[in-house]
Amino acid sequence: MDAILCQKLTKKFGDFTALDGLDLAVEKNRVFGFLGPNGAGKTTAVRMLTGLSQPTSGKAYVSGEEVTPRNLSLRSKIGFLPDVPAFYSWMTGREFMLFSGELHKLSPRENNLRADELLELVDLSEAGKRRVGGYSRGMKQRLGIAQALVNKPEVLFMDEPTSALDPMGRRDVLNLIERLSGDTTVFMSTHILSDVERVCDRVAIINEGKLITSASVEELKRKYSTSAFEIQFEEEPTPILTQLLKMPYIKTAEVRTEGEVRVLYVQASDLAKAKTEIPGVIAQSGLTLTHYELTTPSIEDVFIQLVGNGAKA
Ligand SMILES: Nc1ncnc2c1ncn2[C@@H]1O[C@H](COP(=O)(O)OP(=O)(O)OP(=O)(O)O)[C@@H](O)[C@H]1O
Repeated sequence: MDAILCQKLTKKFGDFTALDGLDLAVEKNRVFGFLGPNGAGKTTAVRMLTGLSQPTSGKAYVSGEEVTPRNLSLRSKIGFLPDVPAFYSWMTGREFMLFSGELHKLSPRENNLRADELLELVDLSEAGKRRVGGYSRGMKQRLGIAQALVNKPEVLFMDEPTSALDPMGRRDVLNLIERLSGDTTVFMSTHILSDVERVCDRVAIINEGKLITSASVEELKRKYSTSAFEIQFEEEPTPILTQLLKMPYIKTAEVRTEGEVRVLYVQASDLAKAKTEIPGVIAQSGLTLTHYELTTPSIEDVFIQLVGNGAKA
């Protein structure tokens, strides 16, 4: 059974379709990235999947439960970290955990154990004694994750879990998400491509409310992105362009200015041929080579190709 299943899930606001017939299946215990630029419909989808908003049409199932705002057994199976989690700043982190456990009707003994266990998991055991009002954004986000895990959810939804964090805060949250994978299904919406590359097994890309593709990160990279050569010379690289563009397997060759440096970017459809033949062309050109690198494709290449440069968040 899939952890999450969406069938033609649609949300309209008046005449505007924010999510348009989303079909999606998410396997159990994976970290699934829901990727799209600003306004793509990510929050709209997450709100419906967590029962916070009603679909205009279509259906969704999470852990086998049909998603409806009134389905209480759905509530017991999911955890949710909203994009801007709200806390009572006068409570200590531990008090906030206990309060969340009470809402889920944990017994006092169970609640205390769970609070300590989760505060340790998110590295807030010591800070848990202090008031949330004094926490950094990263600490609040980790507390938000601990809170979302209080009921041992089968599926944890996170809406943009790292977008407001500094690099250290992001690293800590991503490490935490990695630790959860295997035991919990994690569905995270994000527009940060490197986060997807770092922690997600599979990814769905949406744009303007429509699903563009859903596949494993590796599959997407294989299918949509090509490796590129980055080449630099002591001299102006333009003379070599014509030579390169004559080769049938060269897809693009262009010179970009990066600060003081002129870099030649070459994309090839036949990587093996390009690897053996480009060095020959360089040697014949008489230019002085200073840098030659084969860059590996990234999810960013895929995203830009599928969603377009303009939509890059
Ligand atoms: N309550 C609402 N009424 C009208 N339009 C809405 C409402 N909520 C969202 N929208 C619109 O639906 C579209 C999708 O919004 P949504 O918040 O789901 O995008 P998102 O992918 O989460 O973007 P972001 O990364 O900016 O949060 C946007 O154009 C937004 O303006």
